[in-house]
Amino acid sequence: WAVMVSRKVLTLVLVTRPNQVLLGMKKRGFGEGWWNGFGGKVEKGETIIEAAKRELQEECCLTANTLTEVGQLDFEFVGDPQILEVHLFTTKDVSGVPTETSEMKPQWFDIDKIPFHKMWPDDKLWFPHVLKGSKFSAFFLFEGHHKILKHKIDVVTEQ
Ligand SMILES: Cc1cc(-c2ccco2)c2oc(N)nc2c1
Repeated sequence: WAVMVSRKVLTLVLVTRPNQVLLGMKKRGFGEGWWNGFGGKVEKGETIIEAAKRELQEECCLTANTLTEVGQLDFEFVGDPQILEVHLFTTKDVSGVPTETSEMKPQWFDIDKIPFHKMWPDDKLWFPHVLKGSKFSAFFLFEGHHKILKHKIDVVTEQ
């Protein structure tokens, strides 16, 4: 690359049960004050799936018995050469009880009451595809953390 572009791989897990999704209120750091799925960085020496399971455990004390990869979200920020490559998973099969940690305060939300006004602005654009069981890849160009200048969502499998 004439201009160096780097990618940082992250994970994001949505736990679902009939008519509901589990979200966590981020208590500090990136995305603080917003509801989100559970996830974070992929460390050296671990696979993306292992990282997703570890973050779910660390952030709300749940063990994912299975994970289904449903999408990849690429995020670029104006003026920042680092692209965030977020691998999105869902699971209906967890063990444990959602528990508040220093990172996240978990809460179940009815599907028709997802608090999009207190979530990353991209969520309202791709959540419907997850809820329909579609697989997709998406790109978002952000200016700061609140404004989406451009986005593209390619649905791979309509379900
Ligand atoms: C830029 C951005 C990052 C993340 C993220 C960080 C860690 C895992 O995902 C998001 O998550 C959501 N829902 N929108 C997001 C936007």
